[in-house]
Amino acid sequence: MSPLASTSVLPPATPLAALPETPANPAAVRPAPVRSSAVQVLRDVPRVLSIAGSDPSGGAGIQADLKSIAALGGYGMAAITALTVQNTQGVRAVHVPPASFLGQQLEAISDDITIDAVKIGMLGDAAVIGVVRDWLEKVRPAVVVLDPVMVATSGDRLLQESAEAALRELLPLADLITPNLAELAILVGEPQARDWPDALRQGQRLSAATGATVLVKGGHLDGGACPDALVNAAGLLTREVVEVSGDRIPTRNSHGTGCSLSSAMATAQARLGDWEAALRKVKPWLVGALQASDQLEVGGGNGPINHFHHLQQVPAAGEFAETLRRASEPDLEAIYGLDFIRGLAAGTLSEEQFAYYLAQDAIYLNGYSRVLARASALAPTEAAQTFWAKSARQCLEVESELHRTWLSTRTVDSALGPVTKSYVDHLLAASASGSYAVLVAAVLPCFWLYAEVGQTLHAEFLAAGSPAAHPYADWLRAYADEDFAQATRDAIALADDAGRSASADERAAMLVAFRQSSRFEVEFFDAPRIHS
Ligand SMILES: Nc1ncnc2c1ncn2[C@@H]1O[C@H](COP(=O)(O)OP(=O)(O)O)[C@@H](O)[C@H]1O
Ligand SMILES: Cc1ncc(COP(=O)(O)O)c(N)n1
Repeated sequence: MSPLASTSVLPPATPLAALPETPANPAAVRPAPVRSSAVQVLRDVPRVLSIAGSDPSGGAGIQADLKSIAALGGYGMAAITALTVQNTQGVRAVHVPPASFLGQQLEAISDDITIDAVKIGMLGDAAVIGVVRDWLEKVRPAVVVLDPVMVATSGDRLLQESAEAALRELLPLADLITPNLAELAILVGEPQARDWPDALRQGQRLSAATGATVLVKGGHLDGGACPDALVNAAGLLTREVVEVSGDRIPTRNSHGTGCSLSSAMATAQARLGDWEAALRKVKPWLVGALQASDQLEVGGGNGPINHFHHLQQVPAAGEFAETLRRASEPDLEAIYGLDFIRGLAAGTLSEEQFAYYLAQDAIYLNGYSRVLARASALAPTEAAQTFWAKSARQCLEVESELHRTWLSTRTVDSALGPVTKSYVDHLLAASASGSYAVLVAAVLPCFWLYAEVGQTLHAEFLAAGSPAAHPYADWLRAYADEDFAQATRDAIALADDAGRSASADERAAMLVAFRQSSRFEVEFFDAPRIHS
């Protein structure tokens, strides 16, 4: 914690009577009003108050603010201005409780708690704005961020039109104003900016008229870029326009981005004491939250962003393995439905198909053994290293056993089949990725699905009274082997460990590699039908 030697205590702000209602009355001609803030003391965990509306679906409003404040390291508080009935698809109703009750909430908080920053969002009507204004003039937290919420992403109004003038009068009490392009246009009384330079010009007008810094947001621009810029006409920043560029994330999940940005900025400013530093901290966080928003799967409209994407969510022991098991369920089902497997179980499979399968299995095992040896080389512990090395060796032993017994007595085409090649190539790619975790996920289905199928078929064989004449009885017994079942349990546990120590991105890559191998298991069992 260190004090910030910047702002002094100034007399209360002169209200800006009215920003232009029409372009004929340009905002820029008005002098910036005198503004004041409490002396700012930087805090590691700033106490940040959100004065905003409630979004019960959790993506915008108070709910987004509290998440954003916590995500940026602040202590969040909330005084609710309005209740909305909304979800990711739109706003169904708005209820604004008596403004005096909001006044009591604000007073109760500021009577007791030092507020390091305040973020103001949805205000609803002019009476609420009046209460917030009176309170701000009395209490003046050191950082005041005003998000002039007027219309939701869905197009629904969140501020009565008659309250726009009152909102304009509140603007000079803010240190930072964060309008989107539509709100910016309304506030300067112009049509919506057509391009970014036009938006920045409007931001400069609003800053000159209010004395506040304006955060011009590129969220509603066309094209692949999504810049944001801080604009201050009074020389408060290093340059009049400080732009932070960014790419547009291709997602529909933009519900509450404005709320999240403004409350995150309030928090970061209370910690850092510098708007540019705050935006440079907040913007990458917001981009990450947009990128990770698909993980949440909330609602069928414009979903929320993932505020806590940066926190490492370590799965509990066994949890990641369970995720993998569920991911392979459809493939396991598909395997049981294959003609090859049905024929193998019943003993009706043609000798030709079985021979093809064995020959491809021998080729596969040779490649698989090399990949397991690579897993051993990358393994993080000696136990894991030993396990994979032992498995690599066993594969070679099984391969030579296949040649010595099953294949030596048959005439088989031993050319590399297309599915075998694709499967081994996929494993080699996983081993070339350099990630032990991804490699272990890629090799796991060959243990796991094989063991499951082997055990099920063996159980069916036993249930049928172990018919002596079954042509594939030896094969069925081999894959129900207890050593193989134990090795499979060990491999699952090692993949689970690797998943728990991996980053979220690496875990996602593990799942992709595992799913791909799992699909190849299906294709491998189906290949004899197509290619023999
Ligand atoms: N698709 C996107 N990709 C990257 N950033 C985005 C995207 N959509 C919005 N943002 C960012 O979210 C923040 C809110 O912007 P905007 O959508 O313009 O405001 P509002 O939510 O108030 O309409 C800005 O920082 C903007 O750059
Ligand atoms: C209670 C409340 N406050 C604000 C918004 C604006 O959200 P957005 O940032 O998506 O425009 C909202 N939809 N609901």
